[in-house]
This record gives sequence, structure tokens and C-alpha cells, in this order.
Amino acid sequence: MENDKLTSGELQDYDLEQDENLVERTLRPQYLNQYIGQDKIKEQLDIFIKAAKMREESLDHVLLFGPPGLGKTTMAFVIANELGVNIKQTSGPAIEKAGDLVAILNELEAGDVLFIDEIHRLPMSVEEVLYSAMEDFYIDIMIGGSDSSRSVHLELPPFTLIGATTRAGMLSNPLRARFGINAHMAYYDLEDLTEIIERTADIFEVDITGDGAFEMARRSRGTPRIANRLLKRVRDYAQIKGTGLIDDDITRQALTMLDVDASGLDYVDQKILKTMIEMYNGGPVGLGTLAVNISEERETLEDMYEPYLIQSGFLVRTRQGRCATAKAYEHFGYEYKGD
Ligand SMILES: Nc1ncnc2c1ncn2[C@@H]1O[C@H](COP(=O)(O)OP(=O)(O)OP(=O)(O)O)[C@@H](O)[C@H]1O
Ligand SMILES: [Mg+2]
Repeated sequence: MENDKLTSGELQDYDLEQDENLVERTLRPQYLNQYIGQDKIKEQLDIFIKAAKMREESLDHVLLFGPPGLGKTTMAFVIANELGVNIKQTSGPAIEKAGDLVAILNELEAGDVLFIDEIHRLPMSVEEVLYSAMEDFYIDIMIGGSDSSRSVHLELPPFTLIGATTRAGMLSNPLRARFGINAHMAYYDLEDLTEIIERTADIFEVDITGDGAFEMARRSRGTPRIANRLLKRVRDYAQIKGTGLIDDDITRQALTMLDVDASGLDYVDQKILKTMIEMYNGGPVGLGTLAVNISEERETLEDMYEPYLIQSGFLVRTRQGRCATAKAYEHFGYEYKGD
């Protein structure tokens, strides 16, 4: 160890990050039967995986799409475990040029999984190399300078590409068409979220009542990552303000302190809806205008906030823009004059 070369600050950051990664890894389900919810996707994958293994072929390419924190990365690792193969993980923005992708592809062994997160952010020149790799397991690469450049044909072992994206709409048609299996991840229902929270509590060895888990599930925006994060914070609260036991009462107190309201709307969700109601008469208002008003990136609103607000009936998308619904008015105690 060359600790003397690190300042204590650097060392501390490093340790914290390791710690966080470790927690994340222990929380991740490893196999399909440990993965809670998304029943339809699990049922399909189970069949396709078994069939591919029986034929000793690589699994068809899989596209996972859905809002952040629903378990896409987790699912990619589960698929590789079920197949009993290695998984290599990278992301769209990390692959800057075709050569980067060639280097990654070159290391794959037959049947391996290549997981590309945020696949909608692949540069076009890289995407084009992926087409033949996905379809026929070869790539043609240009090597040498401008005068002496020639094309080299490289055969690849059969592999499974798993792409994850929060925005299926941003994927080009040729890329999308090359995925044989499309899995649209949905927000989790209360029953599944309660189970996820109870599972995580079990791993953390904290005591939680059924009512406590349910109350937390109600406020988790249908998202396992949020559920796990709330659990960590409520655990802290229960330890300091209570006996350590997490029940519905402690959960409500802790989440009120965290500005998570009874419908699971966080500070930004609340700000979006209140801005629409108070400043724009409930809409229609354009997404860009909203983003400026609440000082968030437009993309963040579209990927992280809007889908849940739509799904839970607080917001609708119209041709003219976004509108707050009667449910949103009622939620904040405003009188609804629309419809
Ligand atoms: N079905 C599930 N059962 C139990 N825990 C889950 C499940 N799905 C996700 N989780 C947990 O939720 C967290 C987030 O999952 P994950 O990182 O896979 O989400 P993601 O969809 O890849 O998010 P992002 O789009 O931000 O990359 C992880 O800690 C994971 O352990
Ligand atoms: Mg992920």
C-alpha cells in the first residue's frame, strides 16, 4: 500500500464510495426468483433463458427500458447469472469512438453478456459498428492512415447485448430493431414495494412492522431505489428519535421531516405541480418553461419526474403542453375550476 501518497481526504472519499458500492451490491437480487415484481418480464425471460441454454446458444439481445431506479442494471446482472456467463458493463457516454467498442467486443467470450447502460447516448459512429456485431457477430474496421487504410473483417463470438435506457423514444430505429427481446419496466405496486422494503430491512437487520413497510411503500414513487433510500433514512430517524423499531408512526414522522408527502411526492414533484397551478392556472404549460421556473434540467423533468406524475394521475400531457389534473388541485387543497 502506498498510503503516504494519498491525502487523508482522498482516502476517506475512496472508502465511502467502496462502502456505498458494497451496500448496493448486497441489496441486488442475484437470480430471477429473488427479483421482486415485474412478473411479466420475469416470466418471459425465464422461458427465453431456459430455451437458449437448452440449445446452447447465446440469448437474443435484450432492451430494458423504464424510468431510473426500477432495477434495469439489477436485471442485467440477474440475466447473466441465470445464463451462467460473464458480464461486461459499460455505458453509452463511456464509449466515445468506434475503437473503444471494438476493444470491448474483442474481449467477449462465447455467450457472454455485454451490458450497455444509457444506450441511447451512444455516438452514431459507435452505433453503426454495433449493427453488424449484433446481427451477424462480425465487425468491419478500418485501420491505417488515409492512404494505406484498409478494412479488416473481425469475427466475434456470439454474445448477448443488454441495453438499458430511460428513454426508448431516443433510440434510433435500426438499433431498436436489432433487439429480439424488449422489456418495458413498470413502476412497482404497493405490494411489491412493501416486499422489497421488508427484504432490504432483513438484510440491514432492522426491525420493521408490516404497517411501517407499507407506509414507506406508499411514499416510494413506485421505485425500489427510492424505497431503499427512504428505509435508510427512516432507520436513522428511528434509531435516534425512537427505539430503533420502524413502525408506521415513525415512518410518517421521518418522511415528513424529509419533505416526502403522503403520496410519495418529493420536493421537486411538489414544486412542479404547485408551479403549474399557481403560476399557469394548471396549464397547459411547456416542459421547457416549467424547467426554467423550477431550476431543473428539462431532461431531468422528462425522465425522472414526469413519468411518475403522469402514472399517478397528477399530470397529463396534451398537445399544447402539460396540465395539472383535478387530483393535483385536490392534493394541495386548491379548488379545481377545469373540465
Ligand atoms: N425487483 C427488485 N427487487 C429488489 N430490489 C430491487 C429490485 N429492483 C431494484 N432493486 C434495488 O433498487 C436499486 C436500484 O436498482 P437498479 O440500480 O438496478 O436500477 P436501474 O433501473 O438500473 O436505475 P438507473 O436507470 O438509475 O440506472 C438497487 O439497490 C436494487 O438492489
Ligand atoms: Mg442502472
